[in-house]
Amino acid sequence: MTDAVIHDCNDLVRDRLNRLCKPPGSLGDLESLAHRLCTTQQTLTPKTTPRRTVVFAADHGVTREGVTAWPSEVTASVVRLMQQQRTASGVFARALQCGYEVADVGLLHPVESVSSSVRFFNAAKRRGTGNLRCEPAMSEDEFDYVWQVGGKRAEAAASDGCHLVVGGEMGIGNTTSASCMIGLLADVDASQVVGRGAGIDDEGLVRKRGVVCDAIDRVRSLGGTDAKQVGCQVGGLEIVALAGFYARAAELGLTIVLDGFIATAAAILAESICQGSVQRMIAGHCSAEPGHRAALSHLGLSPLLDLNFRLGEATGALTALPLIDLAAAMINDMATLDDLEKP
Ligand SMILES: Cc1cc2ncn([C@H]3O[C@H](COP(=O)(O)O)[C@@H](O)[C@H]3O)c2cc1C
Ligand SMILES: O=C(O)c1cccnc1
Repeated sequence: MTDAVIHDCNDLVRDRLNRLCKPPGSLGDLESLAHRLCTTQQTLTPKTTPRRTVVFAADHGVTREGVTAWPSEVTASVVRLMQQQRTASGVFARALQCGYEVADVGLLHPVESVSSSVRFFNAAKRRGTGNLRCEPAMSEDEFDYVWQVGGKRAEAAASDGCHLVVGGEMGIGNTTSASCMIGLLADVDASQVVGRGAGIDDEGLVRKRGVVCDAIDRVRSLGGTDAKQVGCQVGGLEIVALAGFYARAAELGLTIVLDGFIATAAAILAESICQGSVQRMIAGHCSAEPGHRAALSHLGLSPLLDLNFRLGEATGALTALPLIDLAAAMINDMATLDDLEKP
């Protein structure tokens, strides 16, 4: 059975887990995780290495509405540190032997490629989105372009031999965009979905809710909530790129570990456009953003961890990787009950 690709592997996985040298079910949720991991790769011998994190970065026109505690300039500043692998996700990725690359898909302030171990892609066609409160965030052509940029990063990961990928994002203002996308595509009420993002104060939170409600009303009044239209109207360039990354990674049979609230907005977009993508996904964690759990439920996913993270960048997904490694080690390497010495 080694390396066999199995098409309907549910019974085989269950049988294998029950034959491992332990009372059936005694490794609890780690067994469910191993089961899920096998299903995502359609195999009894799942692999979690080589693996890669790709972070997509872009800016948001809606920041001019006062929906975030930080100026847009911070996006490019953080991306410069990402190039040196000195932000949280870069440090986590290095500690976990996970490849790390960053793609600019729409920074307002372009950053130079610096020579470092982090691969950096200048892939911006448009610099920043329109203000989603009152205008489309991007055109259909721009949507198609960034979707494909994401898809190409998934193809590169697959052709470099990765079995597992993590997507991350950086973009000041992107919790507002993600809230609108989740509100429209998962039909979650704006009052439940909007949170403090990167730390907006009480007054800002009220303003942010108003902006998300206005944007949702505007898009609904255009008639229909076709997923691509939702992406064009309220998407972030990095969120659409991440969705294209997930959709292509799923087609290529890679395991996808989802990060937080923003990543889940991208996952919902991917699943709405390429049905079945969710079959390759594992939810790494539940973010402190209030709408995240409802967004994950919309996809039928439950998170592995709940550690009050509210950062994004891929940090929650990366934090779940050691558990996923243990699940793989368990099903690949443990002896079975048949190996016990006979009395
Ligand atoms: C220094 C810094 C590093 C970050 N890394 C991720 N985010 C996170 O915060 C932003 C979303 O929050 P909001 O919608 O409230 O602006 C995104 O860039 C997200 O990736 C960061 C935010 C900051 C300030
Ligand atoms: O969960 C997330 O993705 C998140 C939450 C707050 C700020 N940035 C990202």
